[in-house]
Amino acid sequence: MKVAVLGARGKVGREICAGVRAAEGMALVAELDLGDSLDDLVAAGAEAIVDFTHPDAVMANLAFCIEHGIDAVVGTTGFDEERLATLRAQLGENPGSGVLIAPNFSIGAILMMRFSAQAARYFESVEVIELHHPDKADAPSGTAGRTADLIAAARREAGLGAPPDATSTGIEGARGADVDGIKVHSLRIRGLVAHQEVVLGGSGETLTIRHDSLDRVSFVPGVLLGLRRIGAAPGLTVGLDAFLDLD
Ligand SMILES: NC(=O)C1=CN([C@@H]2O[C@H](COP(=O)(O)OP(=O)(O)OC[C@H]3O[C@@H](n4cnc5c(N)ncnc54)[C@H](OP(=O)(O)O)[C@@H]3O)[C@@H](O)[C@H]2O)C=CC1
Ligand SMILES: O=C(O)C1=N[C@H](C(=O)O)C[C@H](O)C1
Repeated sequence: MKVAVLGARGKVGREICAGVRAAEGMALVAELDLGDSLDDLVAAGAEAIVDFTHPDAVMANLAFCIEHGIDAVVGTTGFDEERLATLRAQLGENPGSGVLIAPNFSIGAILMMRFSAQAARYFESVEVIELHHPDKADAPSGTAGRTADLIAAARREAGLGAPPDATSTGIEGARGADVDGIKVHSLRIRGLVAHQEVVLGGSGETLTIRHDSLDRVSFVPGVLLGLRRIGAAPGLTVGLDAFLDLD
C-alpha cells in the first residue's frame, strides 16, 4: 500500500512516518507539511493518506483526497457534526474513498472512553479532566469531547438527569466547559503528552478512570490498523472502535 503522511514534520507525523516505513506491506511515498502542494499526492501515486495537521487545514486536505479517490486516516481534531455532515456529502458524490476520523488512536484511550461510557449509568456525578502539553491548538481535546458525548448518551439512556451542582456564584470558567451537559476541564502543562481522567461519584464512593499516553508512539499501531482496514470501508467511519473487536 502506498501511503502519504500530511503533517509529516509534526510531533505525531514524525512517529507515523517511522511506523509506516517499518510496516510490512506499506511504502511511504510522500511526506507533506505546511507549504507543500497536495498535487504531490497524485504524483506519488498515494493510495491512502494519514493526516495529523491542524483543525484549520484538515477539511481542505480531505476534500482533495475524496475528489481524487484517495483513502484517508485522520487523527487531526476539530470535527463537529457540521464537519462530519460535509464529509458525508462529499463522500456521497465521490463514493470511491474511505475516510476514518478517530479522536484518539491509542488502544488505552479507546478503552478508557468505553469504560467511562459503561460506568456512566451507575453514578450521579461525573466530570472529565484532560491534561496535555501546552503546544496543543484546541481545547477541550477531541478525546474529551468524544468522552463527554458518550457519557451524556449513556446517562440519557439510563434516565439520569444533569449531574448535581449547586454552584450559584464565583469566577466565570471555574467549573470548566460544558460539553453535552458534562463538565470538561482542560490543563496545559509543559512535560505532559496526552492524559485524561474521568471522575465518577455516587453515595460514599468515587471511581476514577485514567489513561496516559506517555509517548506519541502510542498512536502508531492504531493508525496502521486504520490504514490496513480503510480500503475495505468506503464512506465515513468515526472512531477506531469500528475496526476493533471490543465486544
Ligand atoms: N487522533 C489522535 O490519536 C491524535 C490526534 N492528534 C491531533 O493531531 C493534530 C496534530 O498534532 P501534533 O502532531 O501534536 O501537532 P504539530 O503542530 O506538532 O504537527 C502538525 C504539523 O502539521 C503541519 N501542518 C499545518 N498545516 C498543514 C497543512 N495544511 N498541510 C500539511 N501540514 C500542515 C504543521 O506545520 P507548522 O508547524 O509549520 O504549522 C506541523 O508540522 C492535532 O489536531 C492533534 O490534536 C494528536 C495526537 C493523537
Ligand atoms: O494534541 C494532542 O496531543 C492530542 N490530540 C488528540 C485529542 O485532542 O484528543 C488526541 C490526544 O489526546 C493527543
